[in-house]
Amino acid sequence: MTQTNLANATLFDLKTGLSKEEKTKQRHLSDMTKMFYDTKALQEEMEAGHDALVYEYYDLDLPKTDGDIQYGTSIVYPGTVGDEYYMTKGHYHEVLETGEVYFCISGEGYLLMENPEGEWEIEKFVPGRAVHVPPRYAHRSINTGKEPLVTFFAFRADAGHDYGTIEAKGFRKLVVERDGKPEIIDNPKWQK
Ligand SMILES: O=P(O)(O)OC[C@H]1O[C@](O)(CO)[C@@H](O)[C@@H]1O
Ligand SMILES: [Fe+2]
Repeated sequence: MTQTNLANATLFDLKTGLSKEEKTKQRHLSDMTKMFYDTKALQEEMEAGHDALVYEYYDLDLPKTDGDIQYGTSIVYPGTVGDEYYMTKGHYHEVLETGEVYFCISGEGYLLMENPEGEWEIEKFVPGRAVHVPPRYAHRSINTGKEPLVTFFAFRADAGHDYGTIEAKGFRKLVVERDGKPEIIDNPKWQK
C-alpha cells in the first residue's frame, strides 16, 4: 500500500495522554490568574513560587476549515487553588454554533457547560464515557480526582476559541472540594 502523506495519525499514550510526536500547549497557574475564584489562594501559590502546570493539550497543525476536524488529547492535572479544582480556562467557540465531543480516557472529573442565555449543564468524566458539547455551549474540563484527567476531543477545525466572555464573567457554577468531595456551587461573581 503506498504511504499517502494525507493521512494524519498521532499516537497518544493511554496512561499519560501525551504523544512523543507532537508538542503540547501548556497552561500554568500564571496563565489562569483571572480564572480561579479564590484570587488570594492563587496569589499565595504564586508568591510561594508554585507556578504549577495546571493542564496541557494538543492544538495540532491542521487546516482550520469548516470541513476539517481538530482533535487531540487534553490532560488536566490533579490539584486545587484554595478549594477549587484544577480546570481548563473554558471557552465559547468563535463560530458559536459548533459543538465538540470529548472522550474520557482516564481519571475523573466533570465537563461544565453553559450557553449565552445562562443555561448550564454538567457531565461526569469517567473512563470510557463520551460527552457531547452542544453548539452554543462554552465548556471547561475539571479534574476532581487524584490522577491526571485525560480526555480525547474533536471539534470543527475552524471553530476557534473565544475566552473573553468566560474571562469576564466566569462560569455560573464552580466545582469545589468540600469535606473531601466535589460540590457544585454558584459562582458568587457570576451575573447574567
Ligand atoms: O482552550 P481551553 O479552555 O484552555 O481548553 C484547552 C483546550 O481544550 C480543548 O477545548 C479541547 O477541545 C481545546 O480546544 C482547548 O484549547
Ligand atoms: Fe472547544
